[in-house]
Amino acid sequence: MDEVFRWTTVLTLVQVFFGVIIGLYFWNLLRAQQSSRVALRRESAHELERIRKLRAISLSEPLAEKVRPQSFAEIVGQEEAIKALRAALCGPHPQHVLLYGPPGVGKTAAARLVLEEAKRSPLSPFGKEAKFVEIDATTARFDERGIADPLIGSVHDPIYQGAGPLGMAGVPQPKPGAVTKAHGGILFLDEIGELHPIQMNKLLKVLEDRRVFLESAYYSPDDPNIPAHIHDLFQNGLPADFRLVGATTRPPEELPPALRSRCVEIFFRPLVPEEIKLIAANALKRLGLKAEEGVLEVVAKYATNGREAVNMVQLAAGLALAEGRKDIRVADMEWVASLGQYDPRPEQRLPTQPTVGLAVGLAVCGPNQGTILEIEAAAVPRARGKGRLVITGVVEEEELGQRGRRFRRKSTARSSVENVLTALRALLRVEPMDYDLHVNFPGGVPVDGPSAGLAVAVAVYSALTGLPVDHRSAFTGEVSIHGQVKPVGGIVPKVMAAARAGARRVFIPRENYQQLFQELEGTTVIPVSHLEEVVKEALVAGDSPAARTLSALGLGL
Ligand SMILES: Nc1ncnc2c1ncn2[C@@H]1O[C@H](COP(=O)(O)OP(=O)(O)OP(=O)(O)O)[C@@H](O)[C@H]1O
Repeated sequence: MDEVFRWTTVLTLVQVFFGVIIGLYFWNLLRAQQSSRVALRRESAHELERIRKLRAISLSEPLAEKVRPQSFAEIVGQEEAIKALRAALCGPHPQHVLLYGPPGVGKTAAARLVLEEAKRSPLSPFGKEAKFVEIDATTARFDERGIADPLIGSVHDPIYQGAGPLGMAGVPQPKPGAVTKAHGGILFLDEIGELHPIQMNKLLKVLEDRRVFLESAYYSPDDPNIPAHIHDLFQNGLPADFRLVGATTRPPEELPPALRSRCVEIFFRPLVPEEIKLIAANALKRLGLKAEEGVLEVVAKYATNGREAVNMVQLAAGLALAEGRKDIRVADMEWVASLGQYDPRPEQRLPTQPTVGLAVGLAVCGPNQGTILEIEAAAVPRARGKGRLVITGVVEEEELGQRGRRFRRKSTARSSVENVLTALRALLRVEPMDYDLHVNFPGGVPVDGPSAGLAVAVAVYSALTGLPVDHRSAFTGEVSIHGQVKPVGGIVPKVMAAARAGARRVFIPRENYQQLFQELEGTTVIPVSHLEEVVKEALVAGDSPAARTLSALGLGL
């Protein structure tokens, strides 16, 4: 009995002993957890206080925000592009859009306003909650393993740090990218031309599917540990039904055809000095500042786009305010121009008087950007058939970019001049090879040979006849060897460049004529089909022997 009692006591003591040990262990564990929780809470409270203090500090609204256009009406000079943007996005069936144009002319400003405009339309499918998600293609980096992709989305696999309770349970977690965040709204992808080709392909797939399918080696459709919503996301994809608005400063041919064919293409044009002045004047008004006479002219002389105009105004405003003034002086703006090392905008000027062998051609020098281009010709009589043809100033080879592919294009200017000579030979009944002919393209602009044909023809014709070319006329068109005037590309920016430079008449191929040219003030656009129609009009009449010969040929001026 005693024996049994003794054993029972020993066992009880052992149990109590282990009970105390285990109890102490758990108590310590709890205490450790408790104290780490208290430490975390203390740390978090400290951090929250720091964040609150940071939030309490706020500077005044940046000037750039203050002057940013708040409505379409405040975007200067882009009425046509905005009309197209509205048509593409504010109707019952919004489309994907690509915005082309030089930097700082209002592409981003217009894109930011278009969703609000669309929401006001009763026909629009964009709901009240539709989001405008903005991302820059140059920063939308992704890594090849797909761990992080801010544009398309990625899967957070359980092996990665910070995978949380789901990660600890071995569950892969799909993380939405910008395409999903923009679901039901607009995804604005700035600098879309810089997007990596792999991401571009993924984006095209999303546009097609209107959802994103993500993959993970850790996902199994049969895994019972994976929660239902994650099965759903892997099997049905993350929603990504949005409208894309991509903006780029690249020309259309540098964007993938597969993207272009899915989008409406809209062109923003470069701003003219009068528009730059208006943007600067509006910015000054918003800032509540006055400007001395001549200030806006300085801005228009140096700023080539809206952003530069606004930046110049901001700095001049800062200078004036720092000196306690509410007015901006010409000297302030000139100081800003010299500090920012702005170059004066090259002036597009027509020749000042009719000149023999000098014609004004037109070229495209950027997306939706036209320029005038002087073409010179000189002719010196030579022994019969002994003349030589010299062509100078032509950029012989041009490198064209094509996303990863670059190729060189031989200038076609030389063959264009030769075509023109053949056409003139038939028309003039003179032999150009009886003259030493020199055709020069000053300025080193890459000349798209065929479209310069009409201006070359006029310059050479003038040089051969000695009759000056009307200096207020500009010419564009390809000339066939039979003297027909064929259509060319970029007609609208070319005509606009001529009008801006002050041309009174612009001769263009008949097939290129558009109704909108009738609205130009002070410039008449004349559609022509044959070289004969042009030479009759383009040369200034005179009583020279050449003029008399032309009269005899029935080409009298
Ligand atoms: N046409 C314009 N009318 C009024 N303000 C303009 C215009 N263009 C530019 N601005 C001013 O310049 C700022 C920058 O323009 P925005 O960002 O729209 O240019 P962007 O064409 O998108 O250029 P980027 O390709 O460099 O982004 C605007 O916030 C606005 O203050």
